[in-house]
Amino acid sequence: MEALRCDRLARVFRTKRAVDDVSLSLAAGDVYGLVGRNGAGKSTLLKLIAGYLAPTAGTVAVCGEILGPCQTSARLGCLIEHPAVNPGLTGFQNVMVRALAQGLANPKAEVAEVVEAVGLGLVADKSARGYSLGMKQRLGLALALVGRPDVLLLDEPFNGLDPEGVRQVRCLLADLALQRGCAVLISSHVLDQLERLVNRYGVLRDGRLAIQMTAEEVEDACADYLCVETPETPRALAVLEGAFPDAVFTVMPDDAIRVAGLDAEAVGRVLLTANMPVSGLYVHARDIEDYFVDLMGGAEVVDGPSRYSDTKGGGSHA
Ligand SMILES: Nc1ncnc2c1ncn2[C@@H]1O[C@H](COP(=O)(O)OP(=O)(O)OP(=O)(O)O)[C@@H](O)[C@H]1O
Repeated sequence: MEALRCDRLARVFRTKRAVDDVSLSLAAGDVYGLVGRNGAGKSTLLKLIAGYLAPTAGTVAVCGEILGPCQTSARLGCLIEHPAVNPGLTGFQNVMVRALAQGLANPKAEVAEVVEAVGLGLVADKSARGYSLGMKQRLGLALALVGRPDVLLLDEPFNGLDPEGVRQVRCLLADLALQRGCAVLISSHVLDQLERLVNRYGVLRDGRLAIQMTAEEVEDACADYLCVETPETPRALAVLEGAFPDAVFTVMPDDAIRVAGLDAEAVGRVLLTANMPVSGLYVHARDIEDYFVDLMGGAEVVDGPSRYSDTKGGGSHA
């Protein structure tokens, strides 16, 4: 059964389609990274799923149960924008209030566990009024985690955390997904953290889920490759395939030849020996940030991972 499913979810603010026909699903244990420029619709999508906002169209189902507009589910834990923290209570008490509202059987033990897990142990008995931004963020995460939700919705969970906090939260989330099968939908601009955590990505662009990809597809798309440019592509390809029978060469739409795992010098030597005119020979490597910046903003969807689909299997377009 899917842990989370959104079908054709949309939200219009006056004339602005903040979320436009978004369908996605998460299985238990999935960690799904939602990326997009400022204003792409990430927070609005999370709020629709959490039941904080009513959708203009579409449905949300959590663990198979379709939720009504603005209906929340006890199986959902959310950290979206500023957590609702009572400054007059300690961190522990704040989480305890949530645990009691959920009717947990053993609230004290569970609250102690989540407070410890998010790294608030040392300040749990201090008033939340004096909490730093990072401590508030940890408290928000504890509030989301109490009750052992099956699905976690996290909007920028690394905000305000120091490097140790970022690592702690990342490890905690990975553990929840792996050990407990929690499905995590996480929106973040911190791509290098997402990269270490998620197994799937969705790119939101102007409210639409433009591209969905697995982490492997992103990794492949960002991998180093060698690019050969020549005015005689078919002949060069035949020469290269003869010289490197185990390599997989791909001819791109602009007639450039791409190959991964070969040494540029060796390729250059083979082409030279065959008297092949070469106008370009270079190693191309992309970092994930460059890659997503392109996907988030730039060209049309077809310019995304489908460019790589002949070699890598590409991404699926929602
Ligand atoms: N309550 C609202 N009323 C009107 N417009 C809204 C409202 N909430 C969001 N929007 C608009 O919807 C669009 C999507 O906003 P949203 O906050 O979901 O984007 P985001 O991807 O989370 O951005 P960021 O990365 O900056 O947090 C924006 O154009 C925003 O101005």
